[in-house]
Amino acid sequence: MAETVEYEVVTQAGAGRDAGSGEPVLMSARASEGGLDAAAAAARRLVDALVRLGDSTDYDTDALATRINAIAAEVEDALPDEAARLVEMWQQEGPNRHDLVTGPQNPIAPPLVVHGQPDGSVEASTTLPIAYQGQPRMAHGGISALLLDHTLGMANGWAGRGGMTARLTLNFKRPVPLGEPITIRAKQESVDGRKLYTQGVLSVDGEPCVTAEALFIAGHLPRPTAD
Ligand SMILES: CCCCC/C=C\C/C=C\C/C=C\C/C=C\CCCC(=O)SCCNC(=O)CCNC(=O)[C@H](O)C(C)(C)COP(=O)(O)OP(=O)(O)OC[C@H]1O[C@@H](n2cnc3c(N)ncnc32)[C@H](O)[C@@H]1OP(=O)(O)O
Repeated sequence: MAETVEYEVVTQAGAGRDAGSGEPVLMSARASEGGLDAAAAAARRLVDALVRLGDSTDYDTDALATRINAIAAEVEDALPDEAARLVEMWQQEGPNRHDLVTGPQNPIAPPLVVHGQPDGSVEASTTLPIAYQGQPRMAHGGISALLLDHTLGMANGWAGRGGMTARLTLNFKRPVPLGEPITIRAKQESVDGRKLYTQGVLSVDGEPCVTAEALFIAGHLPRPTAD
């Protein structure tokens, strides 16, 4: 059995709700206009362009690959020690800047923007580009699952106690279109010891597309340390 610990950030998120400002509170990290956030946004833009490009183009894709590889090599030369980077990733107490769903520093994050609501639920939104396509013009179901799992996890944090997903049940009612704003609402419905029961729905234009019910077990893996 892996050791699990409670994150303080979860308590803080809950405390944000309990403060009862009556206004939604931004839980995901706000993207900066420059720096690494801007570089990640540029990488997202490049991925989108590559997926839309296709083979019929006259554009010199061999030269393109060479240029992209040159940029990747330049960045690789500047990388910090991997263990130190992991510590840095996990030392922050506020919104997570690197995660694959909401992180402005992660090029594969859509990114999802999440607000904690005064009623204890969370509301998340994003618009998915074609890189996430499953069926024609529709999001891959695994992406919907990812977004729901993460939003339910953040709902637990907002409710004051977060955990790891033990069971996730999804009901795909309608395909999720790409290129249209999607909304995910989620709420921790009940707690039984370490068992956290959380539900959510992904909607487009007010129509439920995917519903989710999950069991989380309170606690997280320990944060990496500098040992
Ligand atoms: C104001 C601004 C604030 C800003 C703050 C911003 C954010 C903060 C908020 C949120 C935090 C951020 C992000 C969170 C987002 C997303 C979360 C993502 C979650 C994941 O992506 S996570 C990865 C996938 N997940 C796994 O990788 C789990 C693999 N798994 C395990 O690591 C273990 O399996 C574990 C730990 C789950 C349990 O292990 P364990 O040893 O701790 O506990 P144990 O097994 O004893 O179970 C205890 C009781 O749960 C029952 N139970 C367990 N599993 C069950 C099942 N499946 N079905 C039915 N019952 C089950 C048992 O039957 C027992 O029940 P009983 O007590 O009655 O006997």
